[in-house]
Amino acid sequence: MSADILRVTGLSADYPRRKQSSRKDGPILKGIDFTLAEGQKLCIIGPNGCGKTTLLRALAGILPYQGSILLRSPGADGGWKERNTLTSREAATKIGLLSQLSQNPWPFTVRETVSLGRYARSTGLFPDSVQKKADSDAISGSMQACGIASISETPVTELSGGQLQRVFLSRALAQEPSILLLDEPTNHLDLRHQLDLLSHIDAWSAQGGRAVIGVFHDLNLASRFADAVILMEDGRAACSGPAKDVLRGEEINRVYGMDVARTIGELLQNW
Ligand SMILES: Nc1ncnc2c1ncn2[C@@H]1O[C@H](COP(=O)(O)OP(=O)(O)OP(=O)(O)O)[C@@H](O)[C@H]1O
Repeated sequence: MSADILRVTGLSADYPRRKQSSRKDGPILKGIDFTLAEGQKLCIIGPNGCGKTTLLRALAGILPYQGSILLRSPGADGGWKERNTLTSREAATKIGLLSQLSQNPWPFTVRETVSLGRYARSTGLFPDSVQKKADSDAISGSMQACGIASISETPVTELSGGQLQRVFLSRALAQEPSILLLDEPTNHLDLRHQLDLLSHIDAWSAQGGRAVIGVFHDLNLASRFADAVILMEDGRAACSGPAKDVLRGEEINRVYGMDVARTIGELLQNW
């Protein structure tokens, strides 16, 4: 059994500017508990608006939270640190986030954009000028792994959605976090690149001291990606456990309001 690297207890979170009238049913996240072990790939699934992205944002430190997010931190404070006590640099060495694709207004090249992932580990404002070997190795390695080495000098404003998604994944990997948060990482990717990305994440997470949490809408990809699943409903975990148990269980049919396995089977039969 692998050691835990993340322990989440009673996690609740909300958007500070959410209208008071929308808050009558409580915060968006309503007391989530889970642990993440080294090497684990945990998938978050659930219908639109159930709070998947909000959960990733709370873990990434973009949202204030109640409850506890403990990150393994060997040698310090008994080996665990509360997420909101870390400096942003410390946090960035522990957690990397690939968010849903957003426009990047800055016409940096692909390599410069990936280099930004090294910010927390460097001493300069923009690491290109002060890159050490560890930085350039991490940048080149992650660009290679994401299949973007050949476009390293292209401005990111000239890329397709799928290319840009791979650049942002490469930036998150160059950061070398112990926990990688992926928000619908296969969006914009063609089938070949979807499978390449999942294989790459498999290899990345198997390298000791690392784990991944991914949000997926495509339940086929979720089952390819995950060894554990949390099924969310209205800000809570409706159920969680080994991927096969949750994806093939009864609760998923209730939450999605359909026979999920039969629907996927019927869709595949159309091939
Ligand atoms: N910036 C925001 N301010 C206020 N409310 C928000 C904000 N972002 C999301 N919400 C609300 O939080 C709830 C959960 O949204 P979230 O994006 O976490 O859901 P999700 O499960 O990721 O949805 P989807 O599957 O559609 O991506 C929704 O009711 C949404 O309206």
